[in-house]
Amino acid sequence: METISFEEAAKAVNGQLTFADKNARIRGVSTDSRNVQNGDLFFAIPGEHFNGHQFIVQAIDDGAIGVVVSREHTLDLKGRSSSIIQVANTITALGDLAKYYRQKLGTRIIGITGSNGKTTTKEMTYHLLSCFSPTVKSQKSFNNFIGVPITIFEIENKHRYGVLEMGTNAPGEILRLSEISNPEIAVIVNISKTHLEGLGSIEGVARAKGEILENIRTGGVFVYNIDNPWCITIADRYKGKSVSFGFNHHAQIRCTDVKKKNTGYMITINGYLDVYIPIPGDHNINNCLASFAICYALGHDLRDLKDALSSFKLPSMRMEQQCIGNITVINDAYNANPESVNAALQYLGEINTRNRRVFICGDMLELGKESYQLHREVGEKVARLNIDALWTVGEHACDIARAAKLSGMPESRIMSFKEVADISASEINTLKEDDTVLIKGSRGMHMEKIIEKFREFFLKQELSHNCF
Ligand SMILES: CC(=O)N[C@H]1[C@@H](OP(=O)(O)OP(=O)(O)OC[C@H]2O[C@@H](n3ccc(=O)[nH]c3=O)[C@H](O)[C@@H]2O)O[C@H](CO)[C@@H](O)[C@@H]1O[C@H](C)C(=O)N[C@@H](C)C(=O)N[C@H](CCC(=O)N[C@@H](CCC[C@@H](N)C(=O)O)C(=O)O)C(=O)O
Ligand SMILES: Nc1ncnc2c1ncn2[C@@H]1O[C@H](COP(=O)(O)OP(=O)(O)OP(=O)(O)O)[C@@H](O)[C@H]1O
Ligand SMILES: C[C@@H](N)C(=O)N[C@H](C)C(=O)O
Repeated sequence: METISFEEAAKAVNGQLTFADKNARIRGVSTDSRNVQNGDLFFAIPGEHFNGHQFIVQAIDDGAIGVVVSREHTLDLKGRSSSIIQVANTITALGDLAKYYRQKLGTRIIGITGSNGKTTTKEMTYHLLSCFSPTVKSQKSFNNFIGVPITIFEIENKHRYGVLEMGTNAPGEILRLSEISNPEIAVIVNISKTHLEGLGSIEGVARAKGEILENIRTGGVFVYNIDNPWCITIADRYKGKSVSFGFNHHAQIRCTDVKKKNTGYMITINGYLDVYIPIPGDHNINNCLASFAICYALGHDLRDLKDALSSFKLPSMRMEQQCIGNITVINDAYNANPESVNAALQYLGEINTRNRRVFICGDMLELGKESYQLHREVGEKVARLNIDALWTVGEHACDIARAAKLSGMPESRIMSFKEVADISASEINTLKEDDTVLIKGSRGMHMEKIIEKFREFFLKQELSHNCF
């Protein structure tokens, strides 16, 4: 972070400032006392498990030189000295300071939203842009009112690019995130039925994603998926410059050929550029096109990027393939919604495997009124594809099992569990040598815990074999 003064910060967040040291400058921002650095301004944030106000003293002891606190909080610094900025709402203040700080930077900001593939596209874009210039990216999937500001504070003037992920599960969130980050390139990777509980309907998802254009920089570029009808509707209304990507003939960044390779794909872009993507899943071609479209929108010659993705690795829990005992496990358990489950199922249905294809699926959360129907559709798809066994986990996923059975999948191939803990060794023992098992489910389902169970099971098996 470039240093800023306390006066600047207090003004930016509309806060009331009490000085400890008039000469001190803020050298970083933290919301977590567990990783405060010397010179940080600590924002006390209320959360799901704790309230950051409980950790103010710890933050000061660990190097924070100032704190941003809620006016409602009665402050007791237990004898410590610190500059204090009192505000109405600390999360709003965090965003306001990031907005102010962003405007001081010369960095070109890319804001990426969409229903699926934001993190992957962000990672790919970072991979490409860092070939040219110093670039900052959001950590993990830091994409909300806390994650986006934290990323912005990591940017310094030496960084030419900042690649920010923006997520939402309620109307108005992307609007605020785009206000804070004021992107020069605004990207919608795709629009599908996700977070319907807060966004209401697919129209609501489209409206929410479209909010990213409300605060695009003057002269900025909208990068969108031309294969997605909702993105086209948004692009049609947008009056500024745009760059489209996809398989559609009209795409400016168009995939003109795909060759499947053992470990990924060789794709051709615009008929002349052969790009190797060393990762599984057809959907990742889309994410790759999005990242190339971003580089094109920024004015780069795509020929310079030809080999850049050949060393790309997916973030964890996205199509993460591993051998455990005598089976292959694909961990795609970071999250789940109808579109990403479809993409994963498609992959499982087509994969080369020496034995069975097993799909283990947990609940798809936050789907609101459409949840029942959307889970049923997954079950129907499982029955249609070459899936040999289906395990479901959770009350909603049970509807996947029922629909698969009703659509003709033999009952003997289906098992349903209330929760991951209910999966025992006897069920794992039904897996056969060389089975390929794909694991998917919403974050709240923690489906990755099944992999631990697999590991324990095969380790025990190995130990017992060694005893004889
Ligand atoms: C608030 C926060 O940052 N929490 C992180 C923290 O959680 P923890 O369990 O410790 O407790 P609290 O959240 O209750 O803590 C409150 C504050 O107290 C601080 N604190 C706590 C303990 C302590 O000893 N000292 C402290 O100072 C604490 O730091 C808080 O400020 O730690 C967890 C483990 O590291 C984090 O997981 C947790 O992070 C939360 C989830 C978070 O929002 N983090 C952002 C940086 C972020 O961007 N996370 C993304 C995922 C975001 C997401 O889910 N996005 C949705 C769409 C957006 C929906 C939006 N409406 C929303 O609700 O977020 C999507 O679909 O993509 C990520 O982690 O990848
Ligand atoms: N373009 C895509 N279309 C459909 N599914 C996708 C696409 N890209 C990624 N996925 C699937 O979605 C899951 C999450 O991927 P990724 O983290 O890139 O998406 P995201 O939109 O960032 O998710 P989140 O909002 O939860 O951070 C992965 O399991 C992946 O297989
Ligand atoms: C984890 C969060 N980014 C997300 O995608 N949530 C949905 C509901 C999920 O986990 O499927």
